[in-house]
Amino acid sequence: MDAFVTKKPKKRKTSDGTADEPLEESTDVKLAILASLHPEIEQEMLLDILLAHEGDVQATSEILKSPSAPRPVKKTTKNTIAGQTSLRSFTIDQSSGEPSSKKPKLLSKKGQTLYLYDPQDISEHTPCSIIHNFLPAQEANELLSELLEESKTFQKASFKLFDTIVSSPHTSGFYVGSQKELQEQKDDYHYNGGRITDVRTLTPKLEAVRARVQETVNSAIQERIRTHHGSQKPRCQPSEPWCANAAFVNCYNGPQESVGWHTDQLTYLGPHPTIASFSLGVTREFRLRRTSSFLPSSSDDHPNPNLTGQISLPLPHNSLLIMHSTTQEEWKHSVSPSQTLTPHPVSGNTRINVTYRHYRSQFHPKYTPKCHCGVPGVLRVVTNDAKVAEGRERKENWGRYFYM
Ligand SMILES: O=C(O)CCC(=O)C(=O)O
Ligand SMILES: [Fe+2]
Repeated sequence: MDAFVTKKPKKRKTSDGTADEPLEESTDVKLAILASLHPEIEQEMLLDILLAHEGDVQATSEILKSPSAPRPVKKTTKNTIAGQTSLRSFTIDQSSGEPSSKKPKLLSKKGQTLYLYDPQDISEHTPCSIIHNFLPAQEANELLSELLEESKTFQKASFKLFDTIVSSPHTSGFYVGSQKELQEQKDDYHYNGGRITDVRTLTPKLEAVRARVQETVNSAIQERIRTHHGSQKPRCQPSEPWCANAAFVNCYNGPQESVGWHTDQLTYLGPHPTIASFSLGVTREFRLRRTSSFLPSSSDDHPNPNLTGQISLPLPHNSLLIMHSTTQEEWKHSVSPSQTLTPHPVSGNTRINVTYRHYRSQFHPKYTPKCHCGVPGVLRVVTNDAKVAEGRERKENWGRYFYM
């Protein structure tokens, strides 16, 4: 763990034992660092340049900063966030000529972005569901105003990697339900090898919304089991009710603030978590990219994630996005920088996002295995398709969880 956080990544043998290769996680982590240092550059471009520099983050970053270097193409973001009514209106039933009620094939191709807005489309084509206008309008505006005030004291999350301090390209605050939980967070919980020192208790408004979110999410989980799993709860999904006992509040102050491609840490949530993400203020694009298709939960609609593009969900003020089980295992998500936004009447160009999470008692830090250096491990899952395609990861390891 120590080595992972502070030094160059260790090497390991390939499956045929002939050559050493960096650990698989390092490329994702390196990309996350580069994305945070150069948020204006497309991920694929970053990867190309990183590969051209044999995985050297520092050299890649230097090249990107250098004025004499060939300038990579800037992200081509649209002036306004695209919207559309429903995919179903684009699929015609051949026999009747009427819009088809059948589930259309996923239209997203590698290199392209599919914009989804309609809740039914989102539920069919992504691991998420969405509820627009979740709170009464006045309550949503009051929560937004309260959190804009709170966000004045938020910090950029920062962590140390390969002797470089990396900070996230937005600010955030962390909230729990009680003083006891707050103290536990300070004493026992680790994040990327460090601790969150600024832990707060939920404000009265966050607390009130938490109760409604919790009720809605538990119904949505049951609904998804009915619609997507033939009324049988998948074994991997937690069986206890979902409890929103922690909340990260993110603040994106202006169009360039963002969060790069990532999955949320499973260490304290456990496998197949549900995360509820409530958006307030200016609309931003939440992007999803499928990274795995080998897990049993994957459907035939997504035969090869490398051949599908990203899906963008514009998240408007007062919308509740529920990231269901498999979102963290089989997909990555991001909030991309954007060139122009349509200002929100209360917050202007600022977006507030609250992710309510269930820190499960079975995954309390007292159960987290520690590295020999004393630092608690991080719960990860094996789901990288590229590795299996290249023969660097065995297919039977698919879906296995391990502490790193
Ligand atoms: O702002 C968002 O919509 C996403 C935030 C997120 O991914 C996170 O907090 O992990
Ligand atoms: Fe996230």
